[in-house]
Amino acid sequence: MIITLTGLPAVIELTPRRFADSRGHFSETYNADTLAQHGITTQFVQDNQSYSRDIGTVRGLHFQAPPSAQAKLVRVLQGVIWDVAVDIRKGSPTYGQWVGCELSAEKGNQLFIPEGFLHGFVTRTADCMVAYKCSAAYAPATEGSVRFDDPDLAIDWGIDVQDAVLSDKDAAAPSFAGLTSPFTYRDAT
Ligand SMILES: Cc1cn([C@H]2C[C@H](O)[C@@H](COP(=O)(O)OP(=O)(O)O[C@H]3O[C@@H](C)C(=O)[C@@H](O)[C@H]3O)O2)c(=O)[nH]c1=O
Repeated sequence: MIITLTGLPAVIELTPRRFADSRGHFSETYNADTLAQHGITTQFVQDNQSYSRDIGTVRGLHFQAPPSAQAKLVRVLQGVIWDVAVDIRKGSPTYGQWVGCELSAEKGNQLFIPEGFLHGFVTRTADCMVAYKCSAAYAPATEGSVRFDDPDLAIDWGIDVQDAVLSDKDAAAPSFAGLTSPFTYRDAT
């Protein structure tokens, strides 16, 4: 397992070891003990998978509020994405800052995103399959979102944002300035 720190200390890139042989390769995509050795003791309770047909599809930026706040462990089964996390923990020294990480099926790398962060991604290839573990179950009443191309966040999505393929919900997401974050820095880490 290779651990790579990102620009936000709590967001971690993990690349599981791959064992290659004449058939292909093998890797452990999740091992609780291995993650715990690297300080990630999150218990995951739900696995999600999404398929996005078009390149330039954006899903996000999303969160669930406590008591259904979710940490996520994201990876790509097919294709390439730019995965983004935004710190929304009130009082955090990095509040409002974002980090992006390219995740691909080829590399098999993963991004760990703790509670207290917005999460979203854009597909960099067509026919993208993304899988992620969540530490709390889906609870639609607690869902919140922020507009992915909010000017205050100034996230570099690597696309012309006018051309992004969005759900109706994400197209109508509110601004970052209007967000009353349900997270505080001490709660999340
Ligand atoms: C997220 C989710 C959605 N759904 C349903 C609701 C809806 O009818 C359909 C599609 O939901 P959404 O449009 O919210 O899917 P999507 O836009 O892919 O939402 C996801 O985006 C990424 C970035 C995340 O981080 C996830 O936590 C989640 O918010 O699936 C579930 O049944 N369970 C779930 O856990």
